[in-house]
Amino acid sequence: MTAELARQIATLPPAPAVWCSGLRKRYRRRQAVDDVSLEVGRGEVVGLLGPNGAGKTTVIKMLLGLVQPDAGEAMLLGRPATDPAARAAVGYLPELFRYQPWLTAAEVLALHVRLAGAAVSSAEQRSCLDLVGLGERARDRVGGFSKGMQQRLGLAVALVARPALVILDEPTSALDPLGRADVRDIVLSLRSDGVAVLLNSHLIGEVERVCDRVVILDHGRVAASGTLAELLGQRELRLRLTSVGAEAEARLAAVGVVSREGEWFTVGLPGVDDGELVPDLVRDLAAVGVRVHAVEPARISLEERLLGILRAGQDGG
Ligand SMILES: Nc1ncnc2c1ncn2[C@@H]1O[C@H](COP(=O)(O)OP(=O)(O)OP(=O)(O)O)[C@@H](O)[C@H]1O
Repeated sequence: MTAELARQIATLPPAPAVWCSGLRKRYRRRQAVDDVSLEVGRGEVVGLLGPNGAGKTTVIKMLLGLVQPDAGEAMLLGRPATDPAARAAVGYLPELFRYQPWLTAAEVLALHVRLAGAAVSSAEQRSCLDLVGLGERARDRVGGFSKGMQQRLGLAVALVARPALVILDEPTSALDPLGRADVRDIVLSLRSDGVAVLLNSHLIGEVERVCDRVVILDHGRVAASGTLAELLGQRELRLRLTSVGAEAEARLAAVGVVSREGEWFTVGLPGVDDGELVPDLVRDLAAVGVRVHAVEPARISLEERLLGILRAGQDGG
């Protein structure tokens, strides 16, 4: 390789964390996955949604080389999904998890570090158990763990070897609300550390809170995909206001398109919001004498959108 070529390659953007094209899998007469293509960028959090039996877990297993596709290709972090070097940089929490009941939580983690061939100090392993809320239970045998505690351990196993990509198959199915909030925080901190996450979850609110993009599967096919803004449309703000004069109307119009129904004003929000837009608007409205009775975000929820897409699919087929 010439020095120039090496330099050019070094400046290329890194390959996506997940790339797959035309994945298909048939089990006897059932087409479980039918021509699925998707991508997860580096540091991106992508949610995989869809009804029971839509093919989500089968797609995940094909990405991880655990199920052989009938057709299609899959790459993880720029390498074929079947390449052990690619798998070594991927953390995976399976939908059905079971860990050796005779080992302690710390021993399970140490075992997985050895299997991954990673150099992770025991202090780091301990802090990984702390992260998932098992710090106090590190020396307890897994056989005595509740299902939720085993799922937390599974998350620690997925994270311990500092993966560049984490694939979580229903990571909160056994967790209480606090545990679900913990997982949300963990996913958000992974994203801020530049770790890509593919998240399969039936908890739509969870997906809506943490995911940059969503892929909706139905009957083994991609029924819709896109960013939340693309799938859900523009965000809006609904305000109940009285004593609205011309100045206030101009201030509202400076934010976006305004519509009005009685005391309720709906204002389209711009795509970029530094977090100051709403408080600034409320302050300015109050300053010109407007009485602000209510301010609420308005947008169709991901759940409504998902149901709409799935029902349209049923009508079509
Ligand atoms: N090992 C298998 N043998 C036979 N059929 C299978 C197998 N694994 C999956 N399937 C079938 O493939 C289809 C997709 O299953 P998959 O588990 O991928 O769906 P899913 O979207 O993950 O569902 P859920 O939300 O219920 O977990 C289903 O019809 C299922 O019965």
